[in-house]
Amino acid sequence: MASLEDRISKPDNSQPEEKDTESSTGTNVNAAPFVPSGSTSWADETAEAATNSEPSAVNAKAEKEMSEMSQAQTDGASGPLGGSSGIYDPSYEVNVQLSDLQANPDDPLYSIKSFEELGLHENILKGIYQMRFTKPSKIQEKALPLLLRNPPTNMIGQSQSGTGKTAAFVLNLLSRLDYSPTMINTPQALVLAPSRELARQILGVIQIMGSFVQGLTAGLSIPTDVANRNREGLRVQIVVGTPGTTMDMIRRRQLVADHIKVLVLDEADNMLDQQGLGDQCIRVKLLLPKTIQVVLFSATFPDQVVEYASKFAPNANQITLRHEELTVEGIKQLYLDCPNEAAKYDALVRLYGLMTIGSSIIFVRTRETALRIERRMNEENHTVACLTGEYQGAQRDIIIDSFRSGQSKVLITTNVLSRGIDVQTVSLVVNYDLPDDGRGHTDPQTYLHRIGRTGRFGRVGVSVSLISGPRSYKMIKEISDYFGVEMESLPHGDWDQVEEIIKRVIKSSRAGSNFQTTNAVASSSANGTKDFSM
Ligand SMILES: Nc1ncnc2c1ncn2[C@@H]1O[C@H](COP(=O)(O)OP(=O)(O)OP(=O)(O)O)[C@@H](O)[C@H]1O
Repeated sequence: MASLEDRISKPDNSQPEEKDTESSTGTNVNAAPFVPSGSTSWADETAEAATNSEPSAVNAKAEKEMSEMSQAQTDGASGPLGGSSGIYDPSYEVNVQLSDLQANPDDPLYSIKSFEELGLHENILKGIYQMRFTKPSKIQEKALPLLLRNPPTNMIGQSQSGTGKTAAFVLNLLSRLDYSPTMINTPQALVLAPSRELARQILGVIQIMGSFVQGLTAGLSIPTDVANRNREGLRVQIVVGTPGTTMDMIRRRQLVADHIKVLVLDEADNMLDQQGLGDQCIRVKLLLPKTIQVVLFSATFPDQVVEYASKFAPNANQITLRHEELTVEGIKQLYLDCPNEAAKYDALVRLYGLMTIGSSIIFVRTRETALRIERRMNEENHTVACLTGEYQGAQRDIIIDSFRSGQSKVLITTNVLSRGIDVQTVSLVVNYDLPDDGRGHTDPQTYLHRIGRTGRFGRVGVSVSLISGPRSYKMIKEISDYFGVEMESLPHGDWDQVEEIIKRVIKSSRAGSNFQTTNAVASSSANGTKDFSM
């Protein structure tokens, strides 16, 4: 067995899911499920919407509660997880910017249609209003008609980070379930995600979007404590889980998969590419009925995964992007050339004041580095939290929920949180170490997902990559080349200027390649490196 030391010094990028060999059941999000609205599936019921759409007494109460909640929560910080808005609410800026962006045909948030035109049930539309979404993003507008079409067709969908892929697949799920009383406890849809945090977040979105859907039940299949285990199994319509635990539960018949009709892999390239998860996802799929609709979503589909994804989701409708289209305009990408490794820590401490303007995530390569930096910063009175794969379920939930709610504002983590996590207040992402693929090669996809934790749905954000020495310089150059993106060098040593540059972006309503931070940004860094201008 690996010693603790071995375990914490391991890069976290290859094992987002906790290794919990025993299966565990999830939570039913609707402890008191809503009364089912009819005996047929909603997909067939649209014409009857007018008669079935009146909220029940239960729903009226839920509507009121959800309405209050929606004032503060439109991101992944859904009901039970605690909201993140309200601590730092950039809604004015975002509204102004959103209407501009959604009117710009070149922007990923652009769309010509309204949600009302997408053929969704009235009660699902109410969930969308609850989320305070006014118009669909490009991926939602393009994907939804294809996803909803009958007979169901597989889909491989790609769009930039933070552009609303979750809602696209959740709306499809909600539209496809059979809500008849006999099916209320029958698993009909399965969503797999690479981490427990992402699975919980997706469940939160289902819960809010589906809050007016009568009869909806959903739950989690993620590793959890023995005390929480429910021997009866997971008897809900939508199951969201991590692949290992889900596979275990299906095998033990704690999750009866006979009636599953939709399988979604979120962060699909990661789920199919990784040795462990890829294998588990294939096994899960083999345990499901042959006729399922397979939906794969991610911001990245590297070439080596595309072919394989097409086999996993045969004859899929595909919405894909080129590398050069992947970066989000709202994220200003900066790098700071540090004279040596020790100077990286000093830079982090210098940046701390900026990190707490909104919320920030610091990505490191190994658990050991995460713990070391956490300890040192806390000792020096810079309050930071840390979440890595080393922590167990309940502990991880407390840490991420505290970050979502704004109680903790700076989170040090590994690649375990590089994908999917949606906390709108994150305005700064620091790459303390640049991501590699574990075999010594630069990993541009993980870089993109990491920086995508900021700049969510039209918001602005900053990423700062700390580099030191020729290897990390080469890595940042490769990333810059891969995405065809301009990165600016921060002047090392002139902290006032660094602060001004970053503050200016965070506090602006625009960032990205068209946004000039300042003319004073050094065109060459301390080590004589040049800005990357592609
Ligand atoms: N049509 C919309 N209008 C306004 N906000 C939206 C809309 N669709 C999604 N959002 C919000 O945008 C944010 C990002 O959405 P989501 O997490 O689904 O992005 P994503 O594309 O899955 O990103 P990633 O690739 O990082 O996983 C969320 O806070 C979500 O509530």
